[in-house]
Amino acid sequence: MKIAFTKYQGLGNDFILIDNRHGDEPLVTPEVAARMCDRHFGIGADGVIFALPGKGDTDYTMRIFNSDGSEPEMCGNGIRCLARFIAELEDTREIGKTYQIHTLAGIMSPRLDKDEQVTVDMGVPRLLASEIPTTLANADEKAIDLPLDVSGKTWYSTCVSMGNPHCITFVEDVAAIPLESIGPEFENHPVFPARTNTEFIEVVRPDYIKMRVWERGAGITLACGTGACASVVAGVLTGRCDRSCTVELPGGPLQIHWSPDDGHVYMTGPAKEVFFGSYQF
Ligand SMILES: N[C@@H](CCC[C@H](N)C(=O)O)C(=O)O
Repeated sequence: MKIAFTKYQGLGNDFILIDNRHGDEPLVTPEVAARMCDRHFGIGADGVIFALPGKGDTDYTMRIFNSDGSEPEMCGNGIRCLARFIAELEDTREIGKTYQIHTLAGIMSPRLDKDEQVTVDMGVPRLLASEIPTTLANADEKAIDLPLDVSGKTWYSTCVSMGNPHCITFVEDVAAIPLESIGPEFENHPVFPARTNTEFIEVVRPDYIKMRVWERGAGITLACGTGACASVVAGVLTGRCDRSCTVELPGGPLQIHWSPDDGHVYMTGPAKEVFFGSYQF
């Protein structure tokens, strides 16, 4: 069988986009998606994203499989890519065009900006331990700057859900973090029953932070949109960051704003088409 795809990237976080507008289930299985993501034997990507028909009042539904085949609730860089992909499918170049997208984390709203930028209303962060989910704090409490033992060291970590789970640790020097070895230990730590994405943050200024990420189901990536949002929320909660903050990632910068008015987090960054083709499976 052959399937048509378009490859997109948002700050080097790369995705295979599939036009799935004529069916309510993803056109490929998680196993096939993982093979498509393989950088040697497949197309190569951090995940596969499906543009499905909307549910309720929404325009479209986004489903995504990580490169290991697991299904996350949300993807920040991915939804910017999805918005550009949909605009191509609809053949619209309308700056300011906004979509309502159904995701497993609720309804998200991306807006097409100029210069290939997309701003997404990422909704309200969830902070209770039961919502992350984590057992680092009691179910009805927040997990803010709490000690977590990983790899023989105590890390003071804050947990935030942007629909998907994030564990954020502020460090002096983000470049010195041995991400490859400790990332999997955070991801699979018993206090995270649904595993977790893990961000290490160096605060350069309250309005400018550097971030490196180990993603659940994908490992080290060049950027993570939900992770950048969660990190600014964690920075505000711990008195380290302003509500408007630039997050410098290995793949480039994201602008994050946690609105004091509606409590929503807004993310602005690029999304670009790279190439298209067909995959045989
Ligand atoms: N790269 C994404 C997050 C993708 C999902 C994540 N790996 C998870 O399992 O939660 C982003 O830009 O947010």
